[in-house]
Amino acid sequence: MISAFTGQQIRDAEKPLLDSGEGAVLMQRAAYGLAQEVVRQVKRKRKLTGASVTVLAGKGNNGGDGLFAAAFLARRGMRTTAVLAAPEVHPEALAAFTAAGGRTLRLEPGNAEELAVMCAGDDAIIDALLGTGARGGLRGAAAEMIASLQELRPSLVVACDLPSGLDAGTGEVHWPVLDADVTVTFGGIKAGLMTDPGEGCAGRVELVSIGIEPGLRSVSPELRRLTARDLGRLLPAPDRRAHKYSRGVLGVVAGSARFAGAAVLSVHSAALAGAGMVRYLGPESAARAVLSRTPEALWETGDPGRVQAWVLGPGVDGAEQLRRVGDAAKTAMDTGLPVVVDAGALGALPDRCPPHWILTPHAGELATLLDSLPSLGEIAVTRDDVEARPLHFVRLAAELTGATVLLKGATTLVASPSGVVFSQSEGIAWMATAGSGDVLSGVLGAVVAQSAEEVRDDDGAYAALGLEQADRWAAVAAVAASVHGRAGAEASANFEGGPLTASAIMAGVPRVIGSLAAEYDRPRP
Ligand SMILES: NC(=O)C1=CN([C@@H]2O[C@H](COP(=O)(O)OP(=O)(O)OC[C@H]3O[C@@H](n4cnc5c(N)ncnc54)[C@H](OP(=O)(O)O)[C@@H]3O)[C@@H](O)[C@H]2O)[C@@H](O)CC1
Ligand SMILES: Nc1ncnc2c1ncn2[C@@H]1O[C@H](COP(=O)(O)OP(=O)(O)O)[C@@H](O)[C@H]1O
Ligand SMILES: [K+]
Repeated sequence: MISAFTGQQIRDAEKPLLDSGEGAVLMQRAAYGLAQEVVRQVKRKRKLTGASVTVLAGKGNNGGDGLFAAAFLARRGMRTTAVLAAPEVHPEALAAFTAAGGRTLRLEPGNAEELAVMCAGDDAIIDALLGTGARGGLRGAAAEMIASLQELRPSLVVACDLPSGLDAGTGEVHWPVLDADVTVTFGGIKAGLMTDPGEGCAGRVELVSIGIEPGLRSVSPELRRLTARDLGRLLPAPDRRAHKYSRGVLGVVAGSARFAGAAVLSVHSAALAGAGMVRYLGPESAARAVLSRTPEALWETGDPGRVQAWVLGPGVDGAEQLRRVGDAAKTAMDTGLPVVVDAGALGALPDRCPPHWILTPHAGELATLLDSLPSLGEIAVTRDDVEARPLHFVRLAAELTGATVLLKGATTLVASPSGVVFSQSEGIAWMATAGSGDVLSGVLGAVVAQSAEEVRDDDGAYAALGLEQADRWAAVAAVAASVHGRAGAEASANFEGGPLTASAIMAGVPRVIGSLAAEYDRPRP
């Protein structure tokens, strides 16, 4: 599992080392790691000697890291320029930079545009204006220069610790921000690099260890991300004694006369993701479409019989389907079964849900959901608000509803009601396509139906993540989001990176699950 921390958590972990006089050593390690990454990136394109790099240096330690890194690069034969954005910058770092032969220029109110044009053509730009000590965003000439540079699209931007203007803890962004190709971050990954909109500005994230890591081990991370290896451990797989009822039977209330396709995608995805059996509840026209794509499914017209989990809501429309949603929700609440609540069912929630109810809104649906909660009071929440502060709002929704909330997006966040949050980002932008969310609902339903026992087992794979029972459902949802994202990315790669349909994402699911199990050397069923 990858952990990410707030700026404050990182500063707290640094403190004992700073107090014992090791601050300069930490900075040297950070600067060396940053310089190494610039060397690697530049060498992919050209010879290092004579290549040009500009460091944009602010007044704090972030600027210090950047200037020390640039001093190192100057000694490696690069042509180095420092644009100093403050009257005073880190004095030792500036001295090292000048001694190494670097050239310094001062950013002033009148020359931002000119300096932007000057360095936009460089082989590399290091953004070392603001780090974890930032309050708010760039201002004045620094903001002007960054805005101009962003328009000029430089060929390689390496952010020092985090792109300047990002909030390290929340991922909220104070524009303008210069999009990085790579962010080299020190000591621990900043949470703002694993949630949007920050993650969208950070490019690839490289972690450089500087010696504060032991101090972070006992800290509860702000964000967690499951790796392929975690998925290999957590994904359900049947053993020899399995039969279809023991495997996880999923009930699905989805689709309608108008939106039959949502039911088709949700049911078929659940079957492909390994549900032992899928029971479908819906109108005859949708059921015909479902059965022609998934003859394995059962169309339930009366009492649906026993299930291990429910998916409620994809493509649900009209009174008849909403009644089925209501009936299934009541049964699930009475019997303690886990439920995935999507799309059309999000408006039909009880006042308070348990953590084994997993809501799967996109940003617009989350805004509507929050607006409908009496506990939020008079505050109106819009889709734009959610997109600007997804981590804040997904946590708020989980806290206020009591449910686990999965907020879909380029980075998908899953919050438990206690505030544990997972972040998965394996998907690609081609996945923003109609029906993609219906596929996720089916995959999630299947994973939930098969995982309920493992979640409750205090010696099981979910407990080994160090999570309380109530928080483990967020990990289950993160597993499904990751499988969905990987299936989309792999399917597109099979088309040379081309566009996707929801059906193509769905078709990739079994292979992703198989290869992830292999990653952990788990015996195949
Ligand atoms: N601690 C360590 O030993 C290590 C730290 N490391 C590195 O240090 C970074 C953190 O350093 P930091 O604390 O100096 O913060 P940083 O973001 O560089 O500068 C903040 C300064 O800028 C100012 N300022 C604030 N907001 C502003 C704004 N909007 N616009 C303009 N100015 C603004 C503010 O000054 P003030 O306004 O208060 O006078 C403040 O003094 C961290 O990200 C990592 O890169 C690594 O080397 C490892 C070892
Ligand atoms: N830019 C993006 N990059 C990666 N994945 C995305 C992006 N936009 C959306 N997705 C994913 O695609 C799915 C879209 O779901 P949703 O909005 O419910 O679509 P629909 O209702 O059409 O099925 C979600 O899983 C989401 O995480
Ligand atoms: K920075």
